[in-house]
Amino acid sequence: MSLENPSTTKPSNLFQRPRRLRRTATLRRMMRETTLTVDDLIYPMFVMEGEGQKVEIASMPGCYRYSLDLLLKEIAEVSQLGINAIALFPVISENKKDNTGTESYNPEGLVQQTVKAIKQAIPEIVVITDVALDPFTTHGHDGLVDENGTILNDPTVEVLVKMALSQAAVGTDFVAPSDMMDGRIGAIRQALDAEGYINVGILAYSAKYASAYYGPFRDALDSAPKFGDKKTYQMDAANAREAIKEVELDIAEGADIVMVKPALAYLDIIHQVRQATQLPIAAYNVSGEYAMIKAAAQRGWIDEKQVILESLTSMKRAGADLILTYFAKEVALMLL
Ligand SMILES: NCc1[nH]cc(CCC(=O)O)c1CC(=O)O
Ligand SMILES: [Mg+2]
Repeated sequence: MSLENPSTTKPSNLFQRPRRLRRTATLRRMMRETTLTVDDLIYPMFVMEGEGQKVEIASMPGCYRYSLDLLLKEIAEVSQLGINAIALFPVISENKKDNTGTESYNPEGLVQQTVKAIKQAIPEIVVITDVALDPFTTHGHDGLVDENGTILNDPTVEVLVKMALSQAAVGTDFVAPSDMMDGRIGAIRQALDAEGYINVGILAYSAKYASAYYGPFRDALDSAPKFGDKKTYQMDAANAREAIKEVELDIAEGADIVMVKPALAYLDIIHQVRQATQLPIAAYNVSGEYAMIKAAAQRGWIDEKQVILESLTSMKRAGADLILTYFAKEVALMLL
């Protein structure tokens, strides 16, 4: 066999040549097993108090906290691009925070007012509201805390139920408990049904890990825990079987959609959850995953668009049906 003169190379008797199917762009499109479409995307957005405010989040370039007036404009644009759903997170001013997160179920609170306004202005967009106390508590934890610093489960669930009901009352489409207290899906489902909100869905953050990838999000909300960490309620990164257990419990309690979070470091979990349920699976491409791609792209170290598409495609391939991603708007533009 001569490398200098390939034409003299004797053909081998390879009957299977996978490269045949990769020869042209058309063939590659035909053979593609996984597709990413704008229908898969859920856009997380941050709302703040005030008017005329659009404040970039330092560790999430290209992501902003919007006051309601500008948020509505942005959502109208996002909807025009074909994005079906947004996940809403509030930035709560310090003077509204307390130890027990009472502002979270204020019928005239920031989230409640925002949902009302969105439903009036852009009724076709699916609104998903976060159910967790961390944006509302002075200590930054997702639950009530006792004098020893223990995060209390059942008393927290009672507050989460009030919060979910207050969101249902203003017309949210899905409540999305992101707190990881035990039993909150069942308690919320029962309360929603009892109050007649049978069509309000639950997107359960079922397998949510205690992850360092949430750092930029906590900057965005100014919600980093003031003491300790979230390891007594969010999951240990080392565990996979436990994720299936958490998913099974949430399904039994009434979840409509289950979530794995974060996404990129947990593709194996998405894949295993796919085998375990017929429900739709959402993957959360979290703030740290976003920040890493943005930072490398800003330095010219990676091809940003290709890396985004490759990352999100891997989540679909692993088994996710829906992806919460701060890249949603950019991706919608790419897929146009
Ligand atoms: N209930 C808190 C919450 N809801 C969504 C995120 C993270 C989202 C992201 O990093 O993009 C977090 C952070 C946390 O658990 O501390
Ligand atoms: Mg659970």
